[in-house]
Amino acid sequence: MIHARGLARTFKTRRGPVEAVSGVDIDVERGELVGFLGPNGAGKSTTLRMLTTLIDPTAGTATVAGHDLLTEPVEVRRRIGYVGQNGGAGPDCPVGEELVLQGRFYGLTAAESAKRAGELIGDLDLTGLDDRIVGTLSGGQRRRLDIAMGLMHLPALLFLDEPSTGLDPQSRANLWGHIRGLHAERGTTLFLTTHYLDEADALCDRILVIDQGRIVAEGTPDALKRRVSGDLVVVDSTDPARTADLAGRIGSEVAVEGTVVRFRVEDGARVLPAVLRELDAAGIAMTAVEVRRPSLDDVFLTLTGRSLREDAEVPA
Ligand SMILES: Nc1ncnc2c1ncn2[C@@H]1O[C@H](COP(=O)(O)OP(=O)(O)OP(=O)(O)O)[C@@H](O)[C@H]1O
Repeated sequence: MIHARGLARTFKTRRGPVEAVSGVDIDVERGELVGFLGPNGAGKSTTLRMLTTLIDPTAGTATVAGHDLLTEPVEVRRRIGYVGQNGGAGPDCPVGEELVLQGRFYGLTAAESAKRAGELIGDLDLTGLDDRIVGTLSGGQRRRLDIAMGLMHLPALLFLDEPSTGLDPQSRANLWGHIRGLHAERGTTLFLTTHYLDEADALCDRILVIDQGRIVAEGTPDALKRRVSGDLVVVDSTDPARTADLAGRIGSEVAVEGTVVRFRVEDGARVLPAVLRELDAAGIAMTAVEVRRPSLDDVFLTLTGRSLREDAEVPA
């Protein structure tokens, strides 16, 4: 569905060239749900805008939905949907009318367009909102309308740029359900950008991690997490110094913060009983013990030396 080689974009600015994307290779097969994860400014939107023909690459080649990005942009556009960060719907138009107009724009007849709008209104939980003015919708309803707009012409491939940014936790969870549904029921290939680790983890079959214009890792969420060796054991105890000594004997990367000691072990669940026994035998009282599987944030930290959370605004 997407095959890009060495795709790059440099912007000319008054302060000199900005290399937003420095030559990325991307392969997405039909039916995949792929996440493009990276901090603010990593180059996600620029890559998406190139793949959707909105801006030209300064180097590289790509085929998208079976057509060459550079020589057949109209064919590409016909076969893809794109939901940008600001959505495509005008604020003053009624919801139903906006969808029908979008369908007409893509060459559907009035009857086809109305039928399709009706189906999508149902699928995306917008029932009863046909006559509502777009500007009065809630954030979650608006994002679902944006996605419906992107699907009016039945694209085989849908690009979503930061689909849940700005939504409250409940609307995000609801949106994820709809995205999963589109993928499972319609078989739409989805390529979405996000800087939310939980979103990439919860939704995507496969993740490409981009940092400073380069892809730094690729794999399933689980495979990426396995790249960070070992689980994190967190022990809150009455004697952090002696706990840290013990941690140093059985694990690595020991860190002490107040009464909390953190360390890594190969297999947390296996090691935990021994840790508890030894602490008990040493007369150290524990107030809390936790074993954490590596998160995607640990992966990002291992790969880049920086936490993704530093850059991302995670909604409460
Ligand atoms: N039109 C432009 N002119 C100059 N620089 C740009 C332009 N568009 C993007 N950039 C720069 O290119 C880099 C990548 O930006 P891009 O928007 O692709 O990142 P992103 O990963 O999508 O970030 P965000 O999560 O904030 O949307 C940034 O340094 C950005 O400032």
